[in-house]
Amino acid sequence: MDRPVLQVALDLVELKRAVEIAGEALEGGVDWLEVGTPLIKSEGMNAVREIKKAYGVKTLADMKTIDTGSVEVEMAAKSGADVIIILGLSDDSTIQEAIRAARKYGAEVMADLINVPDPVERAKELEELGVDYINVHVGIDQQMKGMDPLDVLSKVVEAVSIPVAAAGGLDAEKAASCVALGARIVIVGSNIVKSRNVTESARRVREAIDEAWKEGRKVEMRRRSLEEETREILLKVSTPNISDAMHRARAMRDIYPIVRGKKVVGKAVTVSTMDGDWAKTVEAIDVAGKGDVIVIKCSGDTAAVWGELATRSCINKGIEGVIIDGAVRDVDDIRELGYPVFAKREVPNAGEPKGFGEINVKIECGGIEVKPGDWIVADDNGVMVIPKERAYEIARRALEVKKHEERIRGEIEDKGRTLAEIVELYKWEKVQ
Ligand SMILES: O=C([C@H](O)CO)[C@H](O)[C@H](O)COP(=O)(O)O
Repeated sequence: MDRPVLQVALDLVELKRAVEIAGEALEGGVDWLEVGTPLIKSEGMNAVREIKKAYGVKTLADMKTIDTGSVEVEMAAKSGADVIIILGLSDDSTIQEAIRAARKYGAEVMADLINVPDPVERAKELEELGVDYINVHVGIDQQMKGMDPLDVLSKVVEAVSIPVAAAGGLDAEKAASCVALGARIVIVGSNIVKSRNVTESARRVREAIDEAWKEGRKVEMRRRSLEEETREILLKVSTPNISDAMHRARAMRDIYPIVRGKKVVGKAVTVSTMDGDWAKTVEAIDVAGKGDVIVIKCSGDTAAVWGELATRSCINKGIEGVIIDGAVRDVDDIRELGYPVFAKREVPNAGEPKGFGEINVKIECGGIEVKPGDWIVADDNGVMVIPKERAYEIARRALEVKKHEERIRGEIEDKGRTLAEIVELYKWEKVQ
């Protein structure tokens, strides 16, 4: 049996970069080149032509066809595609038409199971209809919600006898697990094409899948909880990454780090209190646990609701940091302790502990709504709030932003290019 195929999905929008990245990926041991859907949408069939012409290796066109199977397969095959990817969700007649056209032009058809309600049953039907490959695929937006192709892969592999591909957020480790579960083709997009060193990233996947194939490795399916994964990812990304991932959302207004160079990641314990009334803010330290962030909204900022002793108590409890839409004092001590406190104002005077206000209610801090349990990420750029319902998704999207920037940073530093050149800025300006 041949070793598993490594296919790179060129999910970019600039053709020149895609051609260059394809070359780097081939050097790292990639076998097949997939012209990704975003590239096809931005550059049309010319992208298929150029990629095929540049390298001559097996080229796939990810058309994601849902209708007019014959027309779309014909245009991709005539442009040089050896395999055309169509949607398994399509009507059977579309699949049959696609297969007829593929046979006529000497191409093959891969059916993508993205969004198919019963992947195992549909895979059997697609095999019966005559497709050449099945692709167990979790789309990029679905990955952001925590879906994983590994969840259903082995069942599909057992159900059909044609080669099964796996795609959707694969890195070297997951790609190896896919091979161990019976995938014959491993499709990797962002973890190769967005990395700073494409050749090296491709090589890592190549080695991992070859090793899994040789060893007939058993897969360990332990998955961390979404909360564990969310924290781990948020520790890797910056607040600018998060803002971009949230469609350029704003950080809290007028809240600044008292101690620079610190990063805070954790779930909010909220406090609503009056200007200078430090009773609830200090009580919140007993409510909060390890890994939480205390977020305080004061009615004013003329007297401090926070200081050195409260800070020391937080350190004892493993609380990640404190965000105050109000005033803080003892800032010299807090700086010495190196504890991340973010606040609106620094003052020497404290207020009185009167006990007005509440803990763990919805507040507005720095002009942004914060609910108990929302995720807070703060660094020198500012304080971002991530609604708890979308925390994992936004963390994953922020990681994609970071990866994308890493690749661009590499092109600026290593190849001496400018940002405008790399992202073809003028071409993407809005048409008036
Ligand atoms: O098909 C894909 C997606 O729908 C965008 O067009 C990707 O090529 C596929 O998911 C592989 O990319 P990664 O998930 O980034 O590895």
